[in-house]
Amino acid sequence: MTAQTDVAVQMAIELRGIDKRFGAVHANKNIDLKVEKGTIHGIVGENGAGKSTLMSIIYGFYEADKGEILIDEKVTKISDSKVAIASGIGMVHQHFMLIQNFTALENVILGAESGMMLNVSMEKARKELTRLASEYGLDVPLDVPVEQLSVGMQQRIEILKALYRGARILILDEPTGVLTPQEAEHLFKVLAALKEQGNTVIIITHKLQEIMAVTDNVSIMRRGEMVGHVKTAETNREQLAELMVGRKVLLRVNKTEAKPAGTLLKVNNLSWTDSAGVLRLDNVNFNVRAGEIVGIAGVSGNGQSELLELLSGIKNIQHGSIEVSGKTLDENHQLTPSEVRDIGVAHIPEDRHKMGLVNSFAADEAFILGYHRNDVYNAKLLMDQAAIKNDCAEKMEKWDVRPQDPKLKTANFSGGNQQKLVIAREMEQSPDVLLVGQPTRGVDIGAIESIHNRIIEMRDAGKAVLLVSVELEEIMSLADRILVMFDGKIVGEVPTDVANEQILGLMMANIVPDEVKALQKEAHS
Ligand SMILES: Nc1ncnc2c1ncn2[C@@H]1O[C@H](COP(=O)(O)OP(=O)(O)OP(=O)(O)O)[C@@H](O)[C@H]1O
Repeated sequence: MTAQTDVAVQMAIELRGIDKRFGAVHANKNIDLKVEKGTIHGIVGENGAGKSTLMSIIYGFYEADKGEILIDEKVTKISDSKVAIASGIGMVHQHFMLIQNFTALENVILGAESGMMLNVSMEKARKELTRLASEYGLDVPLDVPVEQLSVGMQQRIEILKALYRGARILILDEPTGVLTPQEAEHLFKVLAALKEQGNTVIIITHKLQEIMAVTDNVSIMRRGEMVGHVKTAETNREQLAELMVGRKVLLRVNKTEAKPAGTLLKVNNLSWTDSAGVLRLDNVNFNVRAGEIVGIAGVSGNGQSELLELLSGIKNIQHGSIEVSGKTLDENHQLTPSEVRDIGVAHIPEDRHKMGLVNSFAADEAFILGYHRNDVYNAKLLMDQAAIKNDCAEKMEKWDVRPQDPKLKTANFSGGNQQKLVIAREMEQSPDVLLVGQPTRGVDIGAIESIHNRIIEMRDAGKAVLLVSVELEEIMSLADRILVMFDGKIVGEVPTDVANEQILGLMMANIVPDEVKALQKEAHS
């Protein structure tokens, strides 16, 4: 590891002794950091290490208890985000801050201009945005409500918004968590163009291959401390993982051959049309046997979410049927989500904020969501608060949720720890069928290792696991069989020994390669 260089390079940002506590949580401990101008600087660290807090301090969202911030080598007191923006800092959060029914243009101009000048400003903004878009590869339709745009497009609008406000230092918190591989690839080109023009980028990500591919320097945080700074060219994924977690991390999944038994979940001719009349699922058929993990690969938005929601009882069945735990569910025989849980199906939803958690609940309350009727949580007429808290504390320790405080509000856990809460809750029910959507989104490398091991343990205990993930590496390393979805259809099954990123990538775009066609023919003959 090299110390950060002190030769006369210009620093875009320097932090000296930044310290921040939230009650008992010491989120940032005496942090020093230097970010060179015109570079892409990665920040890595386990969930809850303090990365987002540190970036929020730079962006004026939180004020540090102690320490100094230097922007362009001048001490700057960043009392709020307005000061940060005026100092040339822009931030793209994990969860976008756009107003969904406003257009890109309206979102960009919002807060920047008002009143009589609005029309003039609109036209000025349009011109400027068109210029920025072509300079950095950030093309977006400016006049369409953002809710109609893909996540990747919405992210581009966030970047444009920051640049429009004069950002020269751009902070991106987990920018690829919700992007498809193609969108991520495009984002990296945008970042390279920004750097080329002398801008500075700070990127927080758990994906070490991204750090290796796009950054110049990396800083590593662990439990609130800055534990190292390295030049990307002088490190590798294994070293970064070890620095982050404080122990060696296996970057591959270790699993034995599956020994599947009887079918536990069967989907027959399932079709589903949304309220706008769009066919989201088109005659889907597959089964999942006890003791196997079936992976569904696909670019998000191709029916995977609807499939999980139908299987978990959130959406009503319209056509076709689902056979699970000895029951056949169809148009006339529907179950509510809680009845689906009662027959042994657990669901880890794709979006923990919309479906997995209630942000204002304490962790122990979040931990019994959907399972609050279980005997262990109830004492006569009232809920047994002590039992609920103790049970949560026990599971938090087992799943290494940090901080281990059952009374902390769900919103105040870091993203990855919120995910661990949901996963622990669902897996601890020991269901027969486990529906898993994007289990490791925003989760650090040590936790990914443990979540993957738990999924394999469930499989080996004879459970049926249906895994939906946009991470091809995750699908390829966990699944025993891989199905690919495109436009609401299963376009094919790829045996795991044949699957690679190229084949799956093609099928995700509805191009079935010859080798897979041959296998499909063989299977049908
Ligand atoms: N507003 C808050 N109130 C109380 N605790 C908080 C608050 N914000 C963050 N924390 C705590 O501070 C610690 C650092 O959280 P932070 O979000 O900075 O971590 P992170 O490294 O960004 O994690 P992740 O990778 O999971 O997003 C965590 O223990 C978190 O629970």
